[in-house]
Amino acid sequence: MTVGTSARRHREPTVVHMNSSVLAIEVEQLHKRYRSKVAVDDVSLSVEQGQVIGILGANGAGKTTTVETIAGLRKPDRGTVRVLGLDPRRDRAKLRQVLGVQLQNAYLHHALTAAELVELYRSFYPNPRGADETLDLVELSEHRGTQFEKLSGGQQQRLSVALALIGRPRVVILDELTTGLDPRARRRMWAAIERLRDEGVTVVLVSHAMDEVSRLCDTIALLDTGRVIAQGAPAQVTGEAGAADLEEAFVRLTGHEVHDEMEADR
Ligand SMILES: Nc1ncnc2c1ncn2[C@@H]1O[C@H](COP(=O)(O)OP(=O)(O)OP(=O)(O)O)[C@@H](O)[C@H]1O
Repeated sequence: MTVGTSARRHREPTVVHMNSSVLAIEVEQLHKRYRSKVAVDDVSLSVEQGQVIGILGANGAGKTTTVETIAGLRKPDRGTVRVLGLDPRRDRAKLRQVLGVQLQNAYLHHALTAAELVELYRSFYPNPRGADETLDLVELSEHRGTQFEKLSGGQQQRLSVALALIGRPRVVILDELTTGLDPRARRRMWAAIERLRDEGVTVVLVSHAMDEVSRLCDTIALLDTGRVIAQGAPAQVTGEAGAADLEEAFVRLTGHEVHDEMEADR
């Protein structure tokens, strides 16, 4: 995503203009309502290949709706989405080969073991990561024989991230990457994201954790009631909000406390 756009709080649709860089994700004027509730209101954003973008906002701001629409899992009422040039709904089969998705509350077969789930997901891709490598990535090797339903919440979370990465995707969407993880597991997950970025993978991170976002994200889009109210590099958004850090910028721009949002997630 281009830096150079301002952090701002306004009600106009926001478009980030790119130069010559190759775009991994382009979203234009995305609009989605559920009955009378407008969840996403003319969101436009673009992400360059190899960037990590953080999607931030209070509970109900429209983050999950936005990323699930990017993943082709929800149908927009208006607007266009392209992921590596593909239309997520029309080009579903092709998209599945290049996109990895870890969603909030993803359903996985509870009776299968970690190793069985890894094998199942490996079978979906032509050139998947090795099973051992995948389990090791999220430090679950010793739990390979444990059924999903018997893993702890944090272990389930780590496994769902690993499954999103198994097909060596070019674009990854991670919704609440580290919510519920202990500090060591969080750091391990952050290192995995940094490795992905080094490999040129584009990462979309939905997060309420400002330390995580500040550390990992090249750019952020801050949503409020379905609209982008600020975007740019974390330091830029922070500076333009006149804040000392990203957490303070979040509070100033949205009027919500970050910690309330995290509590509500748990
Ligand atoms: N399937 C649905 N049916 C009806 N309303 C929905 C549905 N999904 C989301 N909404 C509503 O749309 C709005 C945006 O929801 P969304 O889940 O996209 O927000 P979010 O920013 O991801 O929130 P959170 O941080 O709580 O996960 C909310 O008001 C939510 O209640």
